[in-house]
Amino acid sequence: MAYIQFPEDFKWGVATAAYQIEGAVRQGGRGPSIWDTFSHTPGKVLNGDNGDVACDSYHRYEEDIALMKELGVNVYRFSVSWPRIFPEGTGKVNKEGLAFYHRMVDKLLENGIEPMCTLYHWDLPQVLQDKGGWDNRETVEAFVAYSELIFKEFSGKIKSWLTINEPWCVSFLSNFIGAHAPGNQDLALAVNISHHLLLAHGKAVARFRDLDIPGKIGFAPNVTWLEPYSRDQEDVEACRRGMGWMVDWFLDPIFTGTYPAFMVDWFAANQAPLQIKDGDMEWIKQPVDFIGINYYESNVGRHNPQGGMLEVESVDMGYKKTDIGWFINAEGFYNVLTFIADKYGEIPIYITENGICINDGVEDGTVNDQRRIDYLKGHIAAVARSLKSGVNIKGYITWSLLDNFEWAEGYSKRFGIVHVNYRTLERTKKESFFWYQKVIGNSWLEV
Ligand SMILES: OC[C@@H]1[C@@H](O)[C@H](O)[C@@H](O)c2[nH]c(CCc3ccccc3)c[n+]21
Repeated sequence: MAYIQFPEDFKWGVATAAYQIEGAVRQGGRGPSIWDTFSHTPGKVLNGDNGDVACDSYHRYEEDIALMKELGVNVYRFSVSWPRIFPEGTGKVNKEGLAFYHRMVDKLLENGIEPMCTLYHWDLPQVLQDKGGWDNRETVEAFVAYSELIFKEFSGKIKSWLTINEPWCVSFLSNFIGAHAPGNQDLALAVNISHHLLLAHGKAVARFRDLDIPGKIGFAPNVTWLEPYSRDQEDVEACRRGMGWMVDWFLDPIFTGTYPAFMVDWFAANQAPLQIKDGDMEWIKQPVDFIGINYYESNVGRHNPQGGMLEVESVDMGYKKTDIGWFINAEGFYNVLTFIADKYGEIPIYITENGICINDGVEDGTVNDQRRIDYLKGHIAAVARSLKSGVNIKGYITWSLLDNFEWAEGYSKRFGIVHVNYRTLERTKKESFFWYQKVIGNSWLEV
């Protein structure tokens, strides 16, 4: 049996997000978010599920941290619920909300677990949405004010920061495809929102620097790999557009100060012109200390004039699929990580999300999720391959510690290494928990 040894200082972690695990949506002074509204709107979430209770981690965080301690993680990536801090989005601060995150962060530090804080993981205060949401530049300023408060409040306790989780999901999945809150279907709106999200990110990074907060800051784009079905120029260009939409559109502005011209033109040709104001790109291109990469699946793509806005379609090559229907292809993980390193250089990378939907239930007190172990093994091996190829990866954080509220799929889709019984809220460690515990303990992978 061969072993892949990870670097001495390589970090291992687990990730969650506030709306997906906390519950207690009307407790502790929290105000409503767009996901409260969306999940309570009939037809938006499978089975009419919502995050009202979720995993009840608002009350059970100590139990969750005990699981992390047993697992042996160095890092816990969580998100702060903006409407738990500013119930109206701006203005009056909810002290109970701050106190909750202080209790949680203090418990992590007591257990030798480093908190990695995502400031925005999709739960925009509804009051701000009522004023136009991310389409309104005032929301950019509100995000900076919210970020500043959290920076100051947790300075010295939290030293790893992510501004925005997956701006592609916040803009395009939520305002063009319409699958997520607030559920608009307007490409021009989504393009404008994507620009405002990058502006919010850049201004928050600038404020972080101005305040001289100790620690490092980045953001967490979701990425994919689209392998051309053939070397026909049409297929190659179609895949370039697919990657350009999800990867280059968000990384180019931060690392080069410009949007990829081929995508600007493509959006303009689809009646979605990019509107940039003087000075915007200067804000956006604030240097970051690291990138958080969220990767789940890759596809083989080919040109199809009827293939939606980008005229690209996914080709089923017979890869195994997850229980949410995504293709399993660890090679694509290696390909996109080396693509990012080749294009954007030595910037440190944390894998801030990688995991799989496997819906196995509890049998005789355990969950035999061997398919999740196989997926994690293949993808952590791809991380090792990327490291060997010179990609500057500093850590791997799996999604997720717990089964949780999987957005429009509700509770039907399980990504956790710990099973949650949503009736009793009982946590059950899956086989993948014990497998990952061993990987972390040795910081090596048997291959
Ligand atoms: O879908 C699993 C996880 C979510 O639970 C996380 O909150 C979110 O950060 C996240 N992003 C992705 C990849 C992008 C995506 C998200 C949701 C639906 C389709 C694609 C997968 N996931």
